[in-house]
Amino acid sequence: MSPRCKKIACIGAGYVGGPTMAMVALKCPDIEVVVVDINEVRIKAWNSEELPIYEPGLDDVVKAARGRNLFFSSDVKRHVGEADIVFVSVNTPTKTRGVGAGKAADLAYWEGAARMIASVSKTSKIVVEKSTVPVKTAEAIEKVLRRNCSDPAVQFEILSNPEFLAEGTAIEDLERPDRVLIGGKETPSGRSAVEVLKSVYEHWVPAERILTANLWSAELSKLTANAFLAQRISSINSISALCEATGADVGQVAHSIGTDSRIGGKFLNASVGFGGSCFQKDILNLVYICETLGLKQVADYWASVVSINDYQKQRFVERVIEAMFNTISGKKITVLGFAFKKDTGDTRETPALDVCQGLLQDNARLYIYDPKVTENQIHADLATPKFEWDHPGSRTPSRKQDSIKVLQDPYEAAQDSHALCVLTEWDEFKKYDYERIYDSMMKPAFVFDGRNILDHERLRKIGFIVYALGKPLDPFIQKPYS
Ligand SMILES: NC(=O)c1ccc[n+]([C@@H]2O[C@H](COP(=O)([O-])OP(=O)(O)OC[C@H]3O[C@@H](n4cnc5c(N)ncnc54)[C@H](O)[C@@H]3O)[C@@H](O)[C@H]2O)c1
Ligand SMILES: O=c1ccn([C@@H]2O[C@H](COP(=O)(O)OP(=O)(O)O[C@H]3O[C@H](CO)[C@@H](O)[C@H](O)[C@H]3O)[C@@H](O)[C@H]2O)c(=O)[nH]1
Repeated sequence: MSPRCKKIACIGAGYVGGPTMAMVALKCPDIEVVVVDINEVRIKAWNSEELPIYEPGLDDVVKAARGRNLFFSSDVKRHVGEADIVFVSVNTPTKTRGVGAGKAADLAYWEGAARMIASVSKTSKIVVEKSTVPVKTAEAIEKVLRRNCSDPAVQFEILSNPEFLAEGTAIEDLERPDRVLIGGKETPSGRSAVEVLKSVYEHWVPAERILTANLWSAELSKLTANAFLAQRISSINSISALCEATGADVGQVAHSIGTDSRIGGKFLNASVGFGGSCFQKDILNLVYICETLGLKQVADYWASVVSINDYQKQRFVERVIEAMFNTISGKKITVLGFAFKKDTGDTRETPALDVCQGLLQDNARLYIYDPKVTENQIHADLATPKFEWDHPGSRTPSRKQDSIKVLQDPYEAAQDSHALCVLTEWDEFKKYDYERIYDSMMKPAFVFDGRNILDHERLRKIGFIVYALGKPLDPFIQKPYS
């Protein structure tokens, strides 16, 4: 094993592999970093002016290091064969069929990568789990690596180094992480591998922020971190329903509890539901692991976080229908925001998808505007069956439906519409000319703020009927008995 790392290969040039390795390359000019992927289109985009993902600050980091010590390549075998450290950052989606379908993680991409690493390795390597994986994956991967490498002199040391970046703030998170976690075996070679990886991060991360743990703790910490974060959102979202039923204001409740330093104020924004490629997938995976270990109560506890999230999206759709006199059939509804959160063009598991499907079921006509999501992406998402979205190659081709229009201009999207539904918290939505929008809409004109980002009092003064999640209900939409 090389005591110092000279070359890193990262398998998977996605939302994690691309930005993470760009930051490593920027901060470690003495290390050659090559990101490889089987998806040639993606690699081509990483080598172009138009990167395959939108992330604030990413362009600058890539431009500073690309061609110097950062490379993107589809010559997977060559670069993996030459590397001292191989990061594996492939997708670990939810299984769509067979045992554990709808819950368990599908490790086929991971295992494929491991077999390939074994087959091309002529020198010993540190193999790093960057993907989020079920606890104990390292054990299985080690067996695959050992049994598929023909050279007995080649040694593999497996480390778990889960990634905690959030989309939209990836560059900030990578540059100044709360912590970097490295899990390794408690053996001399395991400890020395941990030191090698630590030396990479020490180029820019303060030593006290680099935590080490055993392999299983590191793997489980990633699933637990996501479960805790998502649990906070489901907790405040459950309270938002109670607020609407009682006249309390969820913003005030969140602020009041968040000032308790034991609770803290982050991740308490009530919303139409959490989305993104990680939270639901990782909790379902946690639930599956608990079920297979016979921990039914633990599984049920975490499953409820996902149930509340589904309930919140459904509740929002029902509010829209109820408020609009119990029928949205044929009505034009403007959807502001389709990405799963602001500052990203990513739509994986976006709550907008379930809300739009719910509105379409009731025969609404949707006019969708998002500053970063393309028309093709929106049409493809609305045509893709649940859980298929994260399997490379299985994406349903974009198929336009007559009831869905995607607009490039929010004012055009709102023209002659009965209602606006805010589904992503993009900052630009706060700055629109709502007088102009109101004048162009059908009356009564409704706003359903699924992110609580607009100035509701101002909107009411303009004449809108406003529904805001977890806020006292507008008398116009209050049910007679509530
Ligand atoms: N997206 C996030 O914000 C985030 C954050 C932390 C952790 N994670 C985890 O990181 C992992 C990757 O997530 P992502 O969002 O980057 O996924 P992604 O789909 O954007 O990227 C994965 C890439 O791996 C490639 N790939 C799959 N099998 C391959 C193989 N055998 N050889 C070469 N390339 C291969 C795919 O073509 C794809 O481009 C997942 O386990 C995810 O849970 C994601
Ligand atoms: O108070 C809040 C905070 C977030 N959200 C929503 O929750 C989802 C997830 O947001 P966020 O966690 O900021 O983005 P992700 O990119 O999904 O990042 C999460 O998932 C990643 C993948 O595992 C982890 O690495 C990150 O640490 C973890 O925050 C989004 O739909 C947000 O709109 C809320 O509804 N209310």
